[in-house]
Amino acid sequence: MFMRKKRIVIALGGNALGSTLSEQRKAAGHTARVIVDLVDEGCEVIVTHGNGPQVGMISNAMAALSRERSEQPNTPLSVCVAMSQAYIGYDLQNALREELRLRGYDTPVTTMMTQVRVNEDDPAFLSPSKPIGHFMTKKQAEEAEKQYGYVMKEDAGRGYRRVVASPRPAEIIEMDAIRSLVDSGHLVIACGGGGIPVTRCEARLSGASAVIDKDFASCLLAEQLDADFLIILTAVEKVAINFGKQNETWLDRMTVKDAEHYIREGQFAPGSMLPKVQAAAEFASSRPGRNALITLLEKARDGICGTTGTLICQ
Ligand SMILES: Nc1ncnc2c1ncn2[C@@H]1O[C@H](COP(=O)(O)OP(=O)(O)O)[C@@H](O)[C@H]1O
Ligand SMILES: NC(=O)OP(=O)(O)O
Repeated sequence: MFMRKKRIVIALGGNALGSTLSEQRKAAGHTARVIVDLVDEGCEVIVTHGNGPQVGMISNAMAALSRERSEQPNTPLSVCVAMSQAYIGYDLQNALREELRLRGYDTPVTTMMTQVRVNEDDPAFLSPSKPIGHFMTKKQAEEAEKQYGYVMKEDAGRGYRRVVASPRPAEIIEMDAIRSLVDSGHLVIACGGGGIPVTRCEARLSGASAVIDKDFASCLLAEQLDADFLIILTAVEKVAINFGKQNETWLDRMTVKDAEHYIREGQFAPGSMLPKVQAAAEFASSRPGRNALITLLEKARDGICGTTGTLICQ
């Protein structure tokens, strides 16, 4: 009998990819080893990634260029997201290709420039919530607010960051192309940085000023590819309740109902752990047998074997 391989969508956190080119190269190599371990386990893997630090860096660099050359208009955030997909996809694609070849696979690796449609009237456009760029002190954040008009917020106890609108993904424009590539055996990197945000008016797609959360875009991609597992890799091994407090408790398992309860209690920081738990719960509730896992990159293999991470299931 034909047994389909376990199909896994792996979402890599933007913060884990480092903030310089050399850090990113190193992280991509390390990430590739972890992903090819899962291929060795017989899994079919689709990769998505965040871009928070990187898209902030690109946006700052482009803004500095337009200040320096007054004829250069400011670069829209949608274009900065597109640049971040290429910047990160290039390193991941090559690192994966190399690791696969070293282990005797000739699997083609393809990065798909992915546009994701958002709704123009999404209320998220009115209240920026997605942290991007580097972490700042309170004083630096106040300076950035004054000098550049950025909206700044404290990010999960780690310092201040610029925040931008983060509407929910409604449709993956290149979905048919991604599905064809996956079905024909490519290891696909898609929905980078949550996808290039676009709105649609008849045949025309226009870039939107936003950064989509890659956890929500990954959930949509995993549902549409009929994946069995959504793995969200980040900087913590497990999800905690009472995070950072004396009674902090790390969770091995959360049902969708538990997740909803903890979300209502405000246990997860918006812009960091909250979207991960929301996306994981949404995926786990979309069809019986679908599970999601949140863990550290290094623990991905142990996680799918059930020995660590926080499993989110029905
Ligand atoms: N309840 C929680 N449990 C675990 N981590 C949490 C919690 N709330 C906030 N965090 C923080 O969220 C971080 C993960 O979010 P973030 O770094 O924004 O994600 P990404 O990996 O997608 O870049 C963790 O490293 C941790 O500092
Ligand atoms: N776009 C996005 O979700 O990026 P991070 O994973 O860096 O937050």
